[in-house]
Amino acid sequence: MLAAAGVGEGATLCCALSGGVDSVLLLHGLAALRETLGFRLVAAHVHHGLSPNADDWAASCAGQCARLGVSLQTFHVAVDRGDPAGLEAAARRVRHAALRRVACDWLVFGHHQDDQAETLLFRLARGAGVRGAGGMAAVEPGAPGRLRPLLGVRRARIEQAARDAGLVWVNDESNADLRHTRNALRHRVLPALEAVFPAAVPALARAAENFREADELLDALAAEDALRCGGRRLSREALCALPSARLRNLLRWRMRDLGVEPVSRARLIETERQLRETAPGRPLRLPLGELACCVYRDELWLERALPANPVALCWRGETRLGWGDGAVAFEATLGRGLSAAALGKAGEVWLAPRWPGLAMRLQAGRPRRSFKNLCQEAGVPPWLRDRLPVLRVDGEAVWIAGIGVAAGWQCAAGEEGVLPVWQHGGISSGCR
Ligand SMILES: Nc1ncnc2c1ncn2[C@@H]1O[C@H](COP(=O)(O)OP(=O)(O)OP(=O)(O)O)[C@@H](O)[C@H]1O
Repeated sequence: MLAAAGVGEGATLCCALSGGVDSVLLLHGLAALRETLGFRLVAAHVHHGLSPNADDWAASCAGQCARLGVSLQTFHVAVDRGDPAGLEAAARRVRHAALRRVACDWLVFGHHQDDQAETLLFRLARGAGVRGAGGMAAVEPGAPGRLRPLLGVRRARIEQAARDAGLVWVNDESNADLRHTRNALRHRVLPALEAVFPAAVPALARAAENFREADELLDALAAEDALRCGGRRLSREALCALPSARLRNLLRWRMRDLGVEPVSRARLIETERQLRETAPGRPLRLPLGELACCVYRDELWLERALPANPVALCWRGETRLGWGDGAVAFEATLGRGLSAAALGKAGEVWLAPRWPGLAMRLQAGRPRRSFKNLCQEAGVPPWLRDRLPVLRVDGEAVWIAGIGVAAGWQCAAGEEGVLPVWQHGGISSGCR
């Protein structure tokens, strides 16, 4: 399995070592394979400080590693006992954050088939979608990647193998605490299920694999649908021509692509309703958790939710001023941007959001255009207009991000200039 995952000569594997039977057997198995497969083996233990026995577990891990000649890194972490997600989830979060800090190519975990069955039941009971029902993967590429070589093995077989090999391990007394949801599933629900379906655990693990395969197909379908609808910016019309399930699948896929967990089914259904029912041509900005679903002139895209509107700042020649979730940089140029000489003669210079009556002439001899007209011409969607930085010199607009420099302020060829550049992370309006 390790070779099939691409674990090659010279790779560094880190065994995530809790000190329990699964990861102790895993450690010994990996230690036995390291020479044949040519990888380097290290181990990491996370000391949560939650159990009175936590020091003993850390000491046991240190002893095992010393005997096998494996270097062990121990992380002392603080778990917030009042975490709203619960103690188990809080411990898991800090544990994974600590393990991600290990310098290695692969983190190797001792999860087994019974863990997989519990994970599947746990997620289904909480209304998982196809992705969640896929449970844990044996191989998760990444930096570092994750491996679970024991995922196909029953817990009882692992315990038997560890006893046969004369290994020693620690027992986490919290595993017996039925107040923890996962333990209640392990000790109450699964045994009840196995009394009716003796092969429930391997069957649930197979179901997870089936879901995982279905999830891959859904991803492939979403990628095809994205192309069909125009690529990065989707055509709202083409998107709305898709059947509901495919439209929502595509939006979920896009959310994950932006590193955000998809919103609830109810939220997606509501987004879809508004997309379908709003008159074509009307700009839309629909909340989607940490993101917003934006539609402007039939183009649809997802972007980070906007922070509070920026406020006016006095500019005294700084090379950079913070602006909303980004900044405006003032670059020294030759022949581009605003005339440095004209700016030098100015009284008060402000970086400001739009103000009532704001208008600007872009070309000499042409009429002044209202801010709204300028934005429409430049394709700036309405919700971005309050955020566009405007350089205001003695009450007059001389530069608007994404629109340009006012006539009379433009730098002549070869003349020293100042070019303001709006650097803005999540906003993808194409405004500079
Ligand atoms: N304190 C720890 N330090 C290092 N590794 C750990 C620790 N606890 C658990 N692990 C690793 O995680 C595997 C699974 O452990 P366990 O079943 O207790 O965690 P889980 O909460 O179900 O899983 P996960 O943390 O992946 O959600 C272990 O076999 C081990 O490899």
